[in-house]
Amino acid sequence: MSRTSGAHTPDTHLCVLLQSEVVLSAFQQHKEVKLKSSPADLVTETDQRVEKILISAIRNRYPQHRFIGEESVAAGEHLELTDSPTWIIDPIDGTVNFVHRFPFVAISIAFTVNRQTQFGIVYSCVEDKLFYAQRGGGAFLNGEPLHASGQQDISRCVVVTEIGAERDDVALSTMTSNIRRLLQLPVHGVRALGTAAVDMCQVATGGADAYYHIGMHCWDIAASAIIVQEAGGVVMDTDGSEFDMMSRRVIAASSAAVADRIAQVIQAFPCCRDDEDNCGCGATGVN
Ligand SMILES: O=P([O-])([O-])O[C@@H]1[C@H](O)[C@H](O)[C@@H](O)[C@H](O)[C@H]1O
Ligand SMILES: [Mg+2]
Ligand SMILES: [Mg+2]
Repeated sequence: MSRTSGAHTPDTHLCVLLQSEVVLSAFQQHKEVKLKSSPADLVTETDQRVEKILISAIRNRYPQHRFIGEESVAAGEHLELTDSPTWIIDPIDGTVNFVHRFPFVAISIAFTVNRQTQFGIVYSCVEDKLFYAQRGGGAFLNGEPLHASGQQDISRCVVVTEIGAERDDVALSTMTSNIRRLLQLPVHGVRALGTAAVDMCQVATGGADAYYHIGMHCWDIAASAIIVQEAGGVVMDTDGSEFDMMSRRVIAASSAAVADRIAQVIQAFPCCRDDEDNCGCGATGVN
């Protein structure tokens, strides 16, 4: 691993586990909350602190590597995924949960080379669950191999999704009508944990059969996408095209049949790509 990608995953695991202590010790405390793109897009001092510590620890070891971090981008840093080795970091995925002490929060880190994810780590801090996958090496939860359910029949699926921070009419009506369309198929159930990264990892465990989301960012799903793929699942765009972590649309599923069916049923609302500052669609861009 270290020779091909220049990054050593056990070090990264350690870094993530150490930062989870910071998240957990702040979890029960009162937090100062600031708003970002909408009244439901929150940030705390802990999000910023964890991201800074992670970036500085990794940069110390790999000074040539690049970073895409949620809170650095929110602070104005340009978001660009290049061929260079790049770490994509969400210091707390599930900040709304974190603020409310709803017990699903994760640290998510993906590492890319030539724009291809080499490994992904999602640590669900309160549950003490470390999801991990390396390209071609399988997916694991706390060291045990993960396998997607392989379910082919949409009417027997549990589908996970998120109502994100968007509060405009078009986004809200599209999100609610998508849920309604799936329930009418019918599916067995629709769920949301409040962290895209952990939601998507449920597909890797087989506990859920599919996940879809419109409007999330690359740092929310970069790590969990490789975890789903390495667990034997399928990841694609909601329009049925190839997965593009910058498109802000994703379907992760137990099989191509289920992913295709969801792509046929749901609709997307406009949102600017993560790597395009102002695409002119009229919707919100990055943060
Ligand atoms: O802001 P954050 O808590 O890192 O990430 C958010 C969470 O993943 C949430 O579940 C999802 O609905 C939002 O779209 C994300 O932005
Ligand atoms: Mg997030
Ligand atoms: Mg976050």
